[in-house]
Amino acid sequence: MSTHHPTAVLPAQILVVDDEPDLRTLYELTLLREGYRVEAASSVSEAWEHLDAGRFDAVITDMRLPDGLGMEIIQRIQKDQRGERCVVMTAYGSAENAVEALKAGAFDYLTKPVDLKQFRAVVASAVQRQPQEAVPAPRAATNTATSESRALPPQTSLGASALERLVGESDPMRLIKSHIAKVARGMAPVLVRGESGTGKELVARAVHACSQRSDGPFVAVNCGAIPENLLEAEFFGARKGSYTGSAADRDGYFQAARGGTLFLDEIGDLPLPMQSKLLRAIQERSVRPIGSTQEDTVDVRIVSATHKDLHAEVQAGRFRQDLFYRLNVIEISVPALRDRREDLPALCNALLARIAQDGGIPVPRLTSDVVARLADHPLEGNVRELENLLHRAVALNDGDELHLDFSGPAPLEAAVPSPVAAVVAPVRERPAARPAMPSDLQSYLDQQEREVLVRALQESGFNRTAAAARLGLSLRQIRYRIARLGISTPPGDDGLVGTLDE
Ligand SMILES: Nc1ncnc2c1ncn2[C@@H]1O[C@H](COP(=O)(O)OP(=O)(O)OP(=O)(O)O)[C@@H](O)[C@H]1O
Repeated sequence: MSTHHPTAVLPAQILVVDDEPDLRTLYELTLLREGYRVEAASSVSEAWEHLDAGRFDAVITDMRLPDGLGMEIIQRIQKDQRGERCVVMTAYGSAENAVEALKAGAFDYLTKPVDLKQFRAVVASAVQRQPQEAVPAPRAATNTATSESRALPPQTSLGASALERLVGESDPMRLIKSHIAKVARGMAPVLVRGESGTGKELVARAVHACSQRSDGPFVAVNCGAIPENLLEAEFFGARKGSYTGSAADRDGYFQAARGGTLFLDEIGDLPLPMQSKLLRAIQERSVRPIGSTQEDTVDVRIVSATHKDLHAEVQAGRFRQDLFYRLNVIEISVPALRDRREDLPALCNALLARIAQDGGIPVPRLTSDVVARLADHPLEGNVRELENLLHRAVALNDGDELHLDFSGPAPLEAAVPSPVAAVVAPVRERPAARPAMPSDLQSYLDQQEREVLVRALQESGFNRTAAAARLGLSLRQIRYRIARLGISTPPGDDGLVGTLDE
């Protein structure tokens, strides 16, 4: 099989650095068989001779070498702003080394003894070049990137528009955008931290869109919305008949995100037993669907998010330290809206434009008085609260002016019912029309839920925020349900979470 890069005339060029002759030969032969051009070195100094003489697409290096550490090669490649992507091979069980290498700028790592299937997959991913369609980098990225800018990947239009969707030109937002453009390059896990409603998911989407995986799926999972007994099947998939009601083989999120990004939202809500299983999946890069005897290799980049203080969760014994360490290789902290008030006018304009577009109405005029009143409001729910306030203001709009209504949360935000309550409520309201006893409770409940969701979506013009508010669900919960039930929404809606997106 030949794995030439589709846009390159020549196959990718790879430098292998390992002091063990047998292993070096094994790697060389494996790569040659894949169609790459390969050079090999047995030490740090020999590697530099090759690197001084030419450019490579990727460098695959062992960590321990006779005259130094593979890490030195990575660091120097970073320092010299060379384009080679580095993959480091670390001894089994030395998680620190892998994490350190990723932090130092390695593209990815492999654990020894190296599984050749994984080896081929990681190398294929490392030599894959950015989509060629380059457009000028967004202002924020160019303004703040200064010395980094040469090392930044060209922004694709997907990446640029994902960064643009992240409205805000305050210093912290600019920093975040330049950070996203930089970290998007590798495979290092990213943890996005920030209060609820600050835009963590938008950040995760931007990391995906700016990465060379942007052609692959973005699968978003709300770890807090999935019933505990379904977590394993949802994450890793299940074989037909492996548990009650599983009538066919089902892929899990890991399989669905193959070649793309798996976004684990509210990671702090994952129960401890599932944390162990997730850690294993990340370490082994493979998952075993329930009822299967076979492991599925996974090729996903993990971005997670939390509004919780995970350090404190670790201290309290509610979050595994080793998993935290694995997920938190790169941290992006999204500031609360109160710490970037200067973004308010731009955010209001962008949100009003979105609300108007969703509702098919002209964009209401934003007065400085409205912005000033919003700026005086605590906005503890951050951009999401701002969005809700503007939704209500648009609904109360009398044509000339936007009327702000700070009188309280949207009626249903206060009460978040259990998943079942939302489904059975309509049935309870009509006791006279008792339906026949269902022969398959799960499909019956799914059908009920689907009808309620579709109705709420239709009645809110397919605005999921509004539909969620009507049903007492969070946006996350409604997205999860929409994706789970495979409800399609019209183009223009910003996509289904749980399946692939954008
Ligand atoms: N910088 C921003 N520019 C434009 N819209 C934003 C921005 N930040 C957040 N939003 C909007 O605010 C809402 C909440 O954002 P998002 O879901 O990304 O927040 P979150 O931090 O992931 O929230 P949670 O912690 O509750 O999951 C979304 O509708 C999103 O589009």
